[in-house]
Amino acid sequence: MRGSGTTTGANSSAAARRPLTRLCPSPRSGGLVLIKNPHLDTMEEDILYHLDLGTRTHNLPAMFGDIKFVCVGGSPNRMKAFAQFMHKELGLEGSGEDLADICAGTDRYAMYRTGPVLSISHGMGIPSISIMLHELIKLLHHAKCRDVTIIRIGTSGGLGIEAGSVVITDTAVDASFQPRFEQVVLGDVVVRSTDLDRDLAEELLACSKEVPDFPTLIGHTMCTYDFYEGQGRLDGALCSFSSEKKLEYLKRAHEAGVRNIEMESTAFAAMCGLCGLKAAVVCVALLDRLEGDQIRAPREVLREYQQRPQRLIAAFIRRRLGLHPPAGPALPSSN
Ligand SMILES: O=P(O)(O)O[C@H]1O[C@H](CO)[C@@H](O)[C@H]1O
Ligand SMILES: O=c1cc[nH]c(=O)[nH]1
Repeated sequence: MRGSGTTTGANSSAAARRPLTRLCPSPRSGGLVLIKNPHLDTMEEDILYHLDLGTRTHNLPAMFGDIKFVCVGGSPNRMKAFAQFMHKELGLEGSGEDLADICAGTDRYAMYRTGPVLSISHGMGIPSISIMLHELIKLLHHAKCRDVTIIRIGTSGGLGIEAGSVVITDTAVDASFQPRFEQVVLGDVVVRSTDLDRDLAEELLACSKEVPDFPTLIGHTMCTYDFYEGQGRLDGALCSFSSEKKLEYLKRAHEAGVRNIEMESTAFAAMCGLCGLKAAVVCVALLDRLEGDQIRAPREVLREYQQRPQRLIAAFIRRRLGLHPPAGPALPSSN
């Protein structure tokens, strides 16, 4: 059901669902990013407010037209470290330490580019990633980018897997284990599909053989609106359920195929899918939620865990670009 949407009248008891055909991507995009908004064509200027970029103030095709890989993740420091790491992995000139934040004029998001790779932070949760993605997707469109692959590299809570395992998402599901992203638009609930690119997930799994020092697997990723009660944690400021109910819920999630839990994947999958971007979600598990709620691993261990998705994606990008692995073990810096 990729590319389709249904609305549920939030105020109607009949809750009729009807297809939103205007949201279907054209199969003939020629690798360009698809923007599903007729109003954009009527605007003389588009200000990408939260990125501190715009179509009048910046030459977006010159700045970004050759971007082929976009990597996103919650933390600005992680995404800076990833850009610096990629700089080295691509064998580009200089140390990469001096890469500038393209969005320095705003402190909402941070963005770095090195070679054909763009690295951007998105903050925590669906509202934050959704704003960033609206502006990023328009940026790629204005820049006339073609054949872009976009990957979220994040952290998550594992479900029945060893801490430090990396999960490549096949399907992003909501907190009811359904492959859907629901958003209220003009008072109606719009339901969008959360399919991700299966071939890309398999390609990433194949690349994981190049980084064999941690387990990598494919599974469903559950996306929630909250880190605490929303993920069945007993340790928030509020908790309205027993530890038995929590475990029963997490076990049901595991039986439904969920292997990790985070807070952005459904919105990411839905928005990228509708706009014709090949997308993947690759997150490391910081703990096994069947064993506890608090993240107890030492900071050094957590830093090394965060580098795992970055190393896998570096292997993938190098392979796509036909580059050989660099000599010696390379690691992202410790952000
Ligand atoms: O590690 P990142 O990418 O920030 O994402 C995960 O970490 C945050 C919670 O700690 C949530 O945003 C969740 O999705
Ligand atoms: O348990 C976790 C860990 C990281 N991110 C989440 O959303 N949940």
